[in-house]
Formats: sequence, structure tokens, C-alpha cells
Amino acid sequence: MAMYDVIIKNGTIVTADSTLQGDIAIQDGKITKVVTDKPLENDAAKLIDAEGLHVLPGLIDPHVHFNEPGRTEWEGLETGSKSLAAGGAATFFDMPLNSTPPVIDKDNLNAKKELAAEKSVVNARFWGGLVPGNVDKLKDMHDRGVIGFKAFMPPSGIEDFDNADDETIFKGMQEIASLGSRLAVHAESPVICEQLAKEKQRQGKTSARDFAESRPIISEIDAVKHLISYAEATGCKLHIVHASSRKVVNIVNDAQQRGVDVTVETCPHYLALTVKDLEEQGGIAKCMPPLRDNREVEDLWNAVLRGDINVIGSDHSPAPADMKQITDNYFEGWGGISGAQSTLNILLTEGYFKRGLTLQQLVQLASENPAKLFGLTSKGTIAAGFDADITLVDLNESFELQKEDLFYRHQHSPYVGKTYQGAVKKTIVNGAIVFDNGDITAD
Ligand SMILES: NC(=O)NC(NC(N)=O)C(=O)[O-]
Ligand SMILES: [Zn+2]
Ligand SMILES: [Zn+2]
Repeated sequence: MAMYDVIIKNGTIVTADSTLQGDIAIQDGKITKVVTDKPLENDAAKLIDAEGLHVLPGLIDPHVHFNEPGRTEWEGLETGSKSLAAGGAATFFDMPLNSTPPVIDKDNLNAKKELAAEKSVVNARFWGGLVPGNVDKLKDMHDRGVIGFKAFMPPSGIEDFDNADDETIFKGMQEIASLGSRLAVHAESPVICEQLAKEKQRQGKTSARDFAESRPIISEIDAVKHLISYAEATGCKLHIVHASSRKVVNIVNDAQQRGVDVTVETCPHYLALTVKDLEEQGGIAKCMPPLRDNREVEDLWNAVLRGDINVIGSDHSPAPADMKQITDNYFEGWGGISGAQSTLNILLTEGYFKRGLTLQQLVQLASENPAKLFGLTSKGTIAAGFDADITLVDLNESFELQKEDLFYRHQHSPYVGKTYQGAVKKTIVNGAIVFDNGDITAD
């Protein structure tokens, strides 16, 4: 009998605190040893030669919509989780909406948990939904392990997940504060967005730019300020998802300075795409909040580089191709980008290679921070005692993303055709190799 299940030999091991050459031993799904001063004896059932590769903690994607049960023709836990594995992620937090029924009570949560246990090739955790009328259901979901709660200020686009009015958000925050949990919010002002959208459409202005202008940055700022006031009044921990602009991040950072427990996420698409991509690629690049201009992209990168952003979520919100087709009216067509497989590629190519993001910063943002923020005490780094969630990357390999490379149910993404530097070679989840050189190898 070999001493270990797996040994990863001689890779460059990156954590938020260090970058060291060494060996990793894995037993029963856990990292049992990390040795950087001498080689480990080759006493394992499986030896992985990581010479020339970088070894990162598996990414944690805090924001995906996998749509199962009820809308698996849009994605599904199997295809969604395979795409994450192919992109180097070992864990996801699934949003409560776009699955039907949505996760707004314990029974729906249990149903989704069971499906994920059966179908996901990576670790799954869940957000619970806060919608009008379900404040008294939050505790049950909290007791069953949701990562936090999620509400929408503007309409969500899904008829069984209503947006939360102020009273729901306030009462919800009081309850969530008493549970010690966190409320994540899609923060765009429903008033500003609705009025501007009406005006645009009345004038027959429905281009990509018109759509983007109908959901301006100020609408995010207004919503975030409002939510921060509620967080201060109730003591509820707050999380702003998919901030599209540095200006939004600044509002969060100011509140953090005052001691408010508010955190902020941005997404790869706000760091890699602009409204020009929406004009050129059409519906495939439509999302809410919309893509901004180039200056916003650079400003947002500066926030990332300074450590002013807490986490990166893909906000993978897929839909079938026909729902993403827009001919001339950008107010129609599904809002949501397919991107879960590309997060690490974008952070490496746009961040590490182009803008000086260090690998340690990358690991902190994409792994350690989400683990710490959401209480995953055995994840987020590579150290003895932690779960063996590990991603092997070859920084010397570049590739052009092809449709056929995508594991999504619908093989489309605004990143297809783009060239990335740095390729995921293996993804290990709880000690098992689930992605290996282009193939899913999970049972
Ligand atoms: N119903 C959705 O999945 N919406 C999502 N859509 C986006 N971001 O365009 C989101 O997270 O708001
Ligand atoms: Zn959202
Ligand atoms: Zn989302």
C-alpha cells in the first residue's frame, strides 16, 4: 500500500502568501503535506509531475446560475460544473434564481442540494433567495448551510423570483443580521433603469449603446448607497455583486473605511470587455449591469491591483443561443454572459501578463478571499489539513478559445476566438482529478 493517494511533484506552488517550488501529498481528499525543502519520497498511488507548471488552490466561483432544476435546457449542474473544472475552479456558489423552483425555502434548497450531489463534478454551495414574502423562510435555509442570501433590486427577468422592495430588503437584513449571515444584492436602481429604458424605447432608441446608457453607473451607485444605509441601520453584512465600475467600488471602499461590513465582487467581463464588444458581438455580450467603456475597464483593473475588490465571480448566466440573438432591439434578449470556464484565463491574460497582477494576488482574489469571506475554513489555500482542491496551470501555453472547447450546455461565449496565455492542465477536487488535459475525468 502506498503511503499517499497522490503526490504532485516539483510544481511552483502559489498561495496568497508565498510562491515556492515543492511537492504536495494528498490522502483521503486532503492535503497532508506540503514540502518545499526536499523532495517527497515517491510513495503514492498516483504521481503527478508538475515540473514547469504552477500549482494553485482551486478557484472558488462565488456567482453562477446553473439553472437546475427546472431550466436545465439552459445549462445544468453537470455541464456547468464541468465547465468550471475545465477552467480550474473547484467550488461554486449557485445563485437561487433561474432554477425553477428558485431556492427561496428549505425544500427547494434540499432539492437542489440532492441534484448537485448527484451531478456536480466540483464542490457546490448555495445562495438562498430573499424575495417579497419569504423573510420567515430564511432561517431554515441558513440552518441548512446556505452561503448567504441574494436579492434583486431591479426585476430579475425571471417570473418566479420577484425583485425585493425596500421593506423586504430592510426586514430581510434585520433577519439576516440576526442569523449572522450576509446579503448579496444585485444593485441597480429600479427607478433609474425603468425610467431611462422607457424613455429610450419611446424614442425608438434600442441600440447596444442605448441599452447600456439606460443602465448607467449612477444607477449602481444610487442602489449601493441605499443598501449601505440599510446595512448600517440593521447591522447586516452586505455584499455587492457584479460591480461594473471603479466608481461603485469606491462607494463600497468608503463604507468599509467607516467600519461597515460590506464587500464587493466584480466579474471577468467588466475587466475584459467593453460596450464595443456588445455592439460587435450582439446579445452574447449582453449583461446587467451592462459592459462599460475602456476607461472604466482600466479603472476597475486599478481597483483589482490595489486590492480594493474582494472577490471575482463569473456571473455565469447562460441561455440558449436563440435567446441571445438580438437583431436591433437590445432591450430584448437574455441578459447574462456565459463565462464560467474562462475566469482564470482572463485573470492570467489580462491581469498577470498585461497589467502586473501577481499570481499571489490572483490566488487571493479567486480562492482565498471567497473561502474566508463565506466561511469555507478548509478551502482557499494549499497547506496541510486543507481540502485537496488544486489547479495545475501551464503559463507557457497559449491557445485560442474555440466553441468546441466549451463544456457549457450551449457552446457560445463572448470569449470565443480570443487568445489566452496560460492553460489549465489539471483540476483536482477533493483529491480526485476531474479535468485532465482537455478532458473531464470525473466519474
Ligand atoms: N437572472 C439572472 O441570471 N440575471 C443575471 N444576469 C446578468 N447579470 O446579466 C444577474 O446576475 O443579474
Ligand atoms: Zn445580478
Ligand atoms: Zn448573477
